[in-house]
Amino acid sequence: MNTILTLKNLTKKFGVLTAVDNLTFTIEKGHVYGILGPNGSGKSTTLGMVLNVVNKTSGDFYWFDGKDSTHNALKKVGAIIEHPNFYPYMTAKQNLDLVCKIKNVTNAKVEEKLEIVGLLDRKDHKFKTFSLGMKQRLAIASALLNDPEILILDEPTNGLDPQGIHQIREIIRKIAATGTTILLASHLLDEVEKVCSHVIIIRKGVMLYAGSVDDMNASFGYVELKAKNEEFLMEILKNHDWFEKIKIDEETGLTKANLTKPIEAEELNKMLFEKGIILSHLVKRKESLEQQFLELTKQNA
Ligand SMILES: Nc1ncnc2c1ncn2[C@@H]1O[C@H](COP(=O)(O)OP(=O)(O)OP(=O)(O)O)[C@@H](O)[C@H]1O
Repeated sequence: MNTILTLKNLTKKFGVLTAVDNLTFTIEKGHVYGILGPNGSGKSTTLGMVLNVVNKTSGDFYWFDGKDSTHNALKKVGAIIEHPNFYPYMTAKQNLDLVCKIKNVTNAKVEEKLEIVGLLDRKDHKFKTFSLGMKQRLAIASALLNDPEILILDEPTNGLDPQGIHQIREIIRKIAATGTTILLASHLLDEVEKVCSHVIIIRKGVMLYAGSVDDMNASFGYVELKAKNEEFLMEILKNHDWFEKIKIDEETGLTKANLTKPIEAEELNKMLFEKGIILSHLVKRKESLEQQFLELTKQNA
């Protein structure tokens, strides 16, 4: 069984607002997924629905093979979707022992999980003395106590300083390396790029892209061209399968075309020359992932 979570046309409306609009995707075992989207795009609402804390309006979702009830399936899920909250006057270890009692799991793994999040040497320190980053790490240890199949984190690095952010990302990588599937929501492209293998991009509740981070990165780039006979150049580009999304950039006046294949500038120049086009400008560029993300979310605004 390799599918952990399946969403089919999952939708949530708050009155007239559609916060999550027909989301369909699957989470497969062993990968790190990022739900990426600007603030208010519906990430938390999506996580809330699959964790049974927000009622769906329509569509469906099921955990694993769908045979178990959501209530039972969620016993194999570790999730942190709110601010970590523990008893301030109890130590890290005492807090986790208590979580074990509540979850009805053995406390044999408390120290192992504290070690994973780098808090073993602070196990006897009171929660109230912890920094925000340490509190977040303790919450991760807590979510791992029952060795979940999947760990779900909503904006895990929000509010942390650069060192805290780095520590959390390292821990996520470490947990993923043990084979635990991870699903995290983030508005930071950089975060998703650094820790996730797969990404689901949403904006205003609508999915814009789902696939591997590498595939998203693997665009072949675009070219900027200028020739005297602009219309003729346009016609050739439109009728050639090397190019797509051909347009004239309003700011620069240059003709822009995305490449559909890895074409060298010399090869492209030669092809156009043979068709009678003499270029006065030819630059090949590649958009950063950030530009692609902004472009994608802008287009669908
Ligand atoms: N309980 C609620 N009642 C009404 N509207 C809500 C409720 N919860 C969320 N929304 C709205 O649904 C939309 C999606 O919110 P959501 O919190 O899921 O987005 P998000 O991507 O997680 O954003 P953020 O990163 O800012 O938390 C927003 O427009 C939000 O205002």
